[in-house]
Amino acid sequence: MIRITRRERFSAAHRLAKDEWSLEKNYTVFGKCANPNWHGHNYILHVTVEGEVDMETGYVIDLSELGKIVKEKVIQHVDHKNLNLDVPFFKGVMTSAENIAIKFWEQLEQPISETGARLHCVKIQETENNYVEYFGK
Ligand SMILES: Nc1nc2c(c(=O)[nH]1)N=C([C@H](O)[C@H](O)COP(=O)(O)OP(=O)(O)OP(=O)(O)O)CN2
Ligand SMILES: [Zn+2]
Repeated sequence: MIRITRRERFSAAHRLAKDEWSLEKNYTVFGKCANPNWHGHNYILHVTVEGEVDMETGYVIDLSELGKIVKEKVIQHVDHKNLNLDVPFFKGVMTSAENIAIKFWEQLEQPISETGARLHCVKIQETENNYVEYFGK
């Protein structure tokens, strides 16, 4: 068994806030990320898959194929978008890095399994200081 990772990047706007809370409470809980005028990040996504190395190809998965899956299922939906407003799979979801990783996992698990590999980890780097890793349920 071996693990390999594909990196993709995207830029997106978001805001951390609950509509039912006052602006003051949102700032208290979410700090500057509660700014009603939105803000953005240049996110880095790492998708790690695991599996057996195919004897003929030497591949666990063709990394070009993995890149196509990640672009089709995730990147094209979020790049240069507002995560809170534009992306159906974030409807009603707080766009924290944790939830971004979970929602991306849900988008990727099935299509990756159809290649014969298994999704191992979705890592989202939101700033140069902060990242989240999700390994499924
Ligand atoms: N558990 C979480 N905490 C925070 C999240 C998150 O998604 N999950 N997100 C944010 C902000 O959206 C954003 O990431 C800014 O974070 P912050 O650490 O303040 O930004 P920097 O890395 O630039 O750090 P500085 O201290 O401003 O240099 C906040 N928390
Ligand atoms: Zn943010």
